[in-house]
Amino acid sequence: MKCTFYKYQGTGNDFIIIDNRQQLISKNDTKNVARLCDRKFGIGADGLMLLENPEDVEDDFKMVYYNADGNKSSMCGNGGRCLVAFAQKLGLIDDKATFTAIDGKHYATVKNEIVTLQMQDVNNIEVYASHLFLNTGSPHHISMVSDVASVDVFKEGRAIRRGAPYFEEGTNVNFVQQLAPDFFKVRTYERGVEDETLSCGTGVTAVALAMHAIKKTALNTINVNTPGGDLSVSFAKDTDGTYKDVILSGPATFVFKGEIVW
Ligand SMILES: N[C@H](CCC[C@H](N)C(=O)O)C(=O)O
Repeated sequence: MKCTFYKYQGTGNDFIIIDNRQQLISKNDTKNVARLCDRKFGIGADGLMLLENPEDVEDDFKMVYYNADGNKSSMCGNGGRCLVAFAQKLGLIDDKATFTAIDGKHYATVKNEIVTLQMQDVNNIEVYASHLFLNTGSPHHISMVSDVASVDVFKEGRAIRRGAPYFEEGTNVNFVQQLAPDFFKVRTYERGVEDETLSCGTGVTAVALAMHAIKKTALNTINVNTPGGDLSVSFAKDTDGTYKDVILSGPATFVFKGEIVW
């Protein structure tokens, strides 16, 4: 069997994308997904996405996302942005998209490789003495640090990801340093990749909302630098404290395409 794959990256968070509207790929083949994402034995990627036919008539397509370990996962912000860019390349959309992912409906716009993606509303941010925890479609633990460059993200992130109260289910772990009222630097250990990635969209979104919630910033548009580039997050806060109109924005770029033969 043959199938064309596309490689995309969004601020260095990289993905294999397959147009699965013809149902070429079986959705339970985790071993195959892990092999394709392997950087030595496969194509190499932080995750794999299938673009599928929409189930809702309002939608342009459906997003199915797997982590590099082959397991189907929760929402991926950078992956979602790349999938929108891919849908435009296929001619499925013009400059706007509506799609459903595992966490619900998303609206997006795309212009000159900049994709803005609406994320889910967030109404629960847990604030602890040494960290914060919230879910922006995926779970995120956030630790503030004074010098993010000197953090051993692999070692410290891995310990938190596997430790209490997360254990096997796990969480993604973000380390954040504030550089200016509206500017933060973030590094993320990603569950399912089990390593630091160059950027994590749901993580960056979580950091922006968390920093606003604990009053590190009063601004509603936050710029975030990751090792793979810059993203921005804008949002509004409802009177009941819910963060809504949460928009993640940044580049999503086609890298190459190829053929999988098996
Ligand atoms: N890279 C992703 C996060 C993937 C989520 C995944 N690592 C998990 O929670 O299992 C992003 O841009 O949001």
